[in-house]
Amino acid sequence: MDSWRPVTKFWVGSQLYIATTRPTDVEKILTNSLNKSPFYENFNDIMKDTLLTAKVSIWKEHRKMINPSFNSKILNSYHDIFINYSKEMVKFLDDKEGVEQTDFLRVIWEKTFDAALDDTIESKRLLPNLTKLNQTKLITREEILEETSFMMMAASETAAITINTVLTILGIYSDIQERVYQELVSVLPNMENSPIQEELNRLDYLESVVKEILRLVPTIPFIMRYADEDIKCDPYVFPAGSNLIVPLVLLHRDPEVWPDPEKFDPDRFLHDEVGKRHRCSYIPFSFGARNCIGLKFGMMVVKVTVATILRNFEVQTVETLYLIILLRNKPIRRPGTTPMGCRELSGRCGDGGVINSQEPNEDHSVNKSSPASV
Ligand code: HEM
Repeated sequence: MDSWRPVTKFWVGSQLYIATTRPTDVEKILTNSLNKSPFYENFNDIMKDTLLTAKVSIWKEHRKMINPSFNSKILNSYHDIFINYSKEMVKFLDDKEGVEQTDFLRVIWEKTFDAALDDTIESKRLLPNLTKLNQTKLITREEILEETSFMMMAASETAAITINTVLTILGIYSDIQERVYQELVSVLPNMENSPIQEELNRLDYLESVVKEILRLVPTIPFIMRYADEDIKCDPYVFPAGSNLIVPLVLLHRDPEVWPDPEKFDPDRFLHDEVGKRHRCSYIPFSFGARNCIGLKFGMMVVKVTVATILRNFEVQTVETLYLIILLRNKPIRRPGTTPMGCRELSGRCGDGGVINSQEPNEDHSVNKSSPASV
């Protein structure tokens, strides 16, 4: 962080790239530039013309038709699906004999993918809206298939990675996990239950924990746009034709906005401080018309799953926050890098042979001198 430079430019061949972490620039970019950078063409083989990558003209039509699939009523019906899958996950962990290391990411990803797949197959939500679009000839059958597969991937992969990161970090900071647990016990006295919507809304501390983790380790580390026209960001002009990068990992750790930025401190999201920050200083789901369509859905899935698991188990890990930050900052995560273990909570006061965890630093800052020992 010593060499903090809010605006940086570089060239790759004839392409100009500009990265900025000034919230005012970020707001201008994400409000004015809806076109994605040619960088996204790298994904064309798997998701050409899906919401994430499509050119503005196609994106507008698709987004208009898909938006209603994410209204509150439909969101509530997704809720039930994820309660069931969270319970299955608890059962899966329950059936394991004793305590052992588990590749949480794989398990969670499989469950969230199953949930997304079931939903898509039985869908009374996404497909009908796309089919309507097909009747008006605004979308082909192939595009429907592509959009649906992408949505399943976007929903399951981002949620799984986020849930895994939340559980891993709480596995390091047992005192914060305990605070989450105490909140869960008060909101959900019966451990058999998963939170319904009204209870989810009362899990304020859990929400702050998830938000703080998405600040420190954003699941999508950067966003890119293409400048169709000059964008004035005083004292600079980002010229038409340039590729604009918003590096969320750096934006979320700007020391001017986030004192002691590498410290894990969920209380940052509890206080009035939130209202004092620029609205683009924290954007794990992006911002503007082309933000994440699954924002509410994603938060719901993460909260339901983490709440259900932590109401039943205590999680521990041998990872360190430093290593997590280091690995997640890379756009592609190394698979199987999160050794986790859990212990059923009926024996919460026993020492139960869990895998060793690092002692958390008292101040919850990144301890660079203690690498993970697996
Ligand atoms: C915690 C989980 C999630 C995070 C952190 C997240 C984050 C993001 C971000 C940062 C973007 C903007 C990407 C860009 O502009 O390059 C995005 C876009 C998108 N996300 Fe998510 N997402 C999450 C969950 C979901 C879920 C659950 C769904 C679907 C149900 C979803 C569907 C999409 C779609 C379709 C786009 C493209 C939107 C557009 O361009 O109109 N995401 N997401």
